[in-house]
Amino acid sequence: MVLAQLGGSITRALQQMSNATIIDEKVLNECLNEITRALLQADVQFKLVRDMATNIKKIVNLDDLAAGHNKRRIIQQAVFNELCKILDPGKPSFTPRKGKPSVIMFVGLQGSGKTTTCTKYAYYHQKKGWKPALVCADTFRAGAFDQLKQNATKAKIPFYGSYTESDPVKIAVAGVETFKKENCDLIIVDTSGRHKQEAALFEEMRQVAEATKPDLVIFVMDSSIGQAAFDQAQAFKQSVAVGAVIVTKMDGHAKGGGALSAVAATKSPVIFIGTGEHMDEFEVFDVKPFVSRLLGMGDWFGFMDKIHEVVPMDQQPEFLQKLSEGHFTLRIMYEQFQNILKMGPIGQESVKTQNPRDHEAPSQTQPW
Ligand SMILES: Nc1nc2c(ncn2[C@@H]2O[C@H](COP(=O)(O)OP(=O)(O)OP(=O)(O)O)[C@@H](O)[C@H]2O)c(=O)[nH]1
Repeated sequence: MVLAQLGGSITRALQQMSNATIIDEKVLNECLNEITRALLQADVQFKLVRDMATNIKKIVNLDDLAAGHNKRRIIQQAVFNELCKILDPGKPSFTPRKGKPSVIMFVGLQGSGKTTTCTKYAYYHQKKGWKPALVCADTFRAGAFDQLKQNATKAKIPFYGSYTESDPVKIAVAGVETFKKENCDLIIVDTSGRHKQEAALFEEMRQVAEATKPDLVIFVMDSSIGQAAFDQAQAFKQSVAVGAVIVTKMDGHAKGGGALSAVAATKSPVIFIGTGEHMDEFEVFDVKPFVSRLLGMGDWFGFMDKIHEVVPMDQQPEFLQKLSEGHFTLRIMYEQFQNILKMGPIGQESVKTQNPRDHEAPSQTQPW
């Protein structure tokens, strides 16, 4: 995956800076130029990259840093924070609640992976005990209903669509009503794919949104879209209230930088990424672990989660109390070793790269 290359280039730039004996303006500029080049090559929008470099320079004011400050760490932290800032719009997306019906509308360009992603999203939640349902409001592409029906049947998810009705608004409304009556808590509406230029299809998307009043509109974007990502995401945002982004095909050879641009254009977070054609090749997206892994810093957030998993919460206060009182017995040490062993190889967490499939056995499930 090319995003891993981006991570490698940024890490190399930071490493080269670390090798320099003195970190001065020249070394910092060289490092930032390298990072800028790597981001542009990964198709991140030019303005975002330029703003990021300017911000880092403002934060890392070498003249003001007193002797003794670890300049390398400060620069590294600033790069980390700025990358997080690009990917984090500052507000979370709407979160559906189990047991309460929510309408989630999917929009995106033709072939972006929308229909596939609708089912992946439904399947992900179904496994967690939700009652999802799929509505095919794509009357534009012949075969769209059959594709959704086939996917839904495989995943045992109820679906709604029509071979005869040509009005997507009518289908969407009827589907949402049907599944509300059936107490489904996640009603997913798949809409027609479209190109930015197709004003009529954008209008259709607006009408479907107006009629079904979705709680969340998810923009599905193919990660290979490149520099066009910003404009296209913005065009969707201008037509409907996009509230979240899902980036697909992160397993391919796409540069992936478009994802960063889409967040900036829609001011909405990436909530999941698609990492393959299989139903379970779908991952929750979290900004900090993503950037951590991108910069080769390991997934420390995942690592901390794992610690919380293996050291039971009810034991933690007791353990801390004993430590604060200066009691550290062989038994405590033994218990802590046991906990560490439960975590498995620590390297697994800290070397995780962006693509988890680099480290995992291939999925056993069949493609759609
Ligand atoms: N490798 C890979 N392929 C994917 C992923 N998501 C979707 N695809 C594939 O992308 C192709 C297009 O996916 P669809 O779901 O049909 O796309 P769509 O956006 O619904 O298309 P329209 O209905 O024409 O708008 C299919 O071959 C999918 O299997 C992914 O995360 N990784």
